[in-house]
Amino acid sequence: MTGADSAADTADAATTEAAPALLRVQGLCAGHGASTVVRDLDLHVERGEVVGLFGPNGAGKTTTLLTLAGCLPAHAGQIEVLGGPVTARTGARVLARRGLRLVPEDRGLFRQLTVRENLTLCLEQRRGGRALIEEALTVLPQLGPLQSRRAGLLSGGEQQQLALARALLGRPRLLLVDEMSLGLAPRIAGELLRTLRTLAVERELGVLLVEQHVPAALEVVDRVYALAHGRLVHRGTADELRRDPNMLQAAYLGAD
Ligand SMILES: Nc1ncnc2c1ncn2[C@@H]1O[C@H](COP(=O)(O)OP(=O)(O)OP(=O)(O)O)[C@@H](O)[C@H]1O
Repeated sequence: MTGADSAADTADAATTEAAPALLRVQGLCAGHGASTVVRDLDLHVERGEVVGLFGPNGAGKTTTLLTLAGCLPAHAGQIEVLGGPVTARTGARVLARRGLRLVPEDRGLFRQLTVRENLTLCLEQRRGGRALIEEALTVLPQLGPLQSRRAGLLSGGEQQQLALARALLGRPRLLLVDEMSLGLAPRIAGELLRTLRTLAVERELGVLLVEQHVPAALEVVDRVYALAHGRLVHRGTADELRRDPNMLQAAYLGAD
């Protein structure tokens, strides 16, 4: 593995003694059916942190997020989410109740329904639903005037905002975000990434962010893990990555 392991190890030691991590993963192997694509992955996310999960196409980033969100069973290893273990029987619903939300790569919207209906559907008749929607619209104010528009007619950036607004309705404590900037203009992508940063700081959310636009993501992440061919090839702080072009290349390309 490349990268600043010593700094990352120090961070690991420090966090062991502090409050429990929002997410702690040890020796994770994950994949699809019998095919294992992620091997021996260790990572953690603390309160108030935005952590990048980088790597080239096919490295296993989405597979990792789906496994952490309870959508795929782990093949091996330990996952602890928000104080509890994740086993083969822990479904996505249980993890959602603990406070985990996944913002999937395909955005997971009901394209024929309006913005408001997409938000209301998420609430499952939860009490105080209207207030939760208003709260989410405060974070993403550009959605306010678009509430009666069908989700399928929104721009890419607006759709991504709606996907994030839906995730925020449950007042999550841990967000897993897959390729938020996919297909978006750099300015729009940058705004969304900064919104994640603000949420992490102001609400002490933990965010694990899969992102291909590494320079944009480096503006908002605290630490980084990079995968290649399903294995961890780099971990370190965002500062270290910005200073070292070789490390940056490892994060981009998964070069060992
Ligand atoms: N449903 C599936 N069934 C079988 N194999 C899959 C499935 N989904 C993904 N894979 C394979 O798992 C490997 C990792 O894919 P994954 O989508 O996790 O990578 P990624 O790093 O997120 O890539 P990208 O940046 O292109 O989205 C790839 O070889 C892919 O073909």
